[in-house]
Amino acid sequence: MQERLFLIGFMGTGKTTVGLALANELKYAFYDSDQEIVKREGMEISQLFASKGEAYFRQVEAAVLSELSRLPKSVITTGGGVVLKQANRQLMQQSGYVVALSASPEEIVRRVEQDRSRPLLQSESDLKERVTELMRKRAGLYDFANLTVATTDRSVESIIAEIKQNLSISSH
Ligand SMILES: Nc1ncnc2c1ncn2[C@@H]1O[C@H](COP(=O)(O)OP(=O)(O)O)[C@@H](O)[C@H]1O
Ligand SMILES: O=C(O)C1=C[C@@H](OP(=O)(O)O)[C@@H](O)[C@H](O)C1
Ligand SMILES: [Mg+2]
Repeated sequence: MQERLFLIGFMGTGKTTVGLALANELKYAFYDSDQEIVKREGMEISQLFASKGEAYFRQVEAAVLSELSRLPKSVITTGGGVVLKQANRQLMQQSGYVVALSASPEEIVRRVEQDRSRPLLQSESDLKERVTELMRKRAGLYDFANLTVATTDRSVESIIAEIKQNLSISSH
């Protein structure tokens, strides 16, 4: 079994939800980079963006990822923008098995529209347009993953089953 699993993917693809359940099943530790940032900075992500800006958030995110990438037997879930830094992509690729979750823009809108916690999706403009625009800007950045799992219209259980099946294949 791989020592470390990273979950990457656009906002709302289910990384935090799937990662926690997967860690429980595998009896691995669970770390979410956003939750670690909140603990370290003593404020919510939206507050951090508002008070210190996105560039500062990205610095803390990279530092947290670097610490998490050394831990044993862990499922590590990341924020959707972690892939913006090439060094982060390289670090994950080198230190674990990387699973990308994907979902359609429509499904992402359904999942996140009631949630105020993602500052990059709080603009006045149409949410579907905003999601589509950001997805276009990030196109290709999740492609380095060892495995990509589509999550639209799928239960968390079936997503986990697909990940576990691929883990057992790749460790033989
Ligand atoms: N497979 C799924 N089907 C339906 N809803 C889901 C699924 N996975 C996650 N969700 C829901 O979508 C929202 C975003 O999930 P979250 O795990 O926070 O995503 P991420 O960490 O990728 O931003 C949450 O309300 C979560 O319950
Ligand atoms: O895509 C992004 O740039 C972000 C994704 C968020 O995490 P989730 O992908 O878990 O929503 C969080 O890190 C922050 O709001 C920025
Ligand atoms: Mg998350």
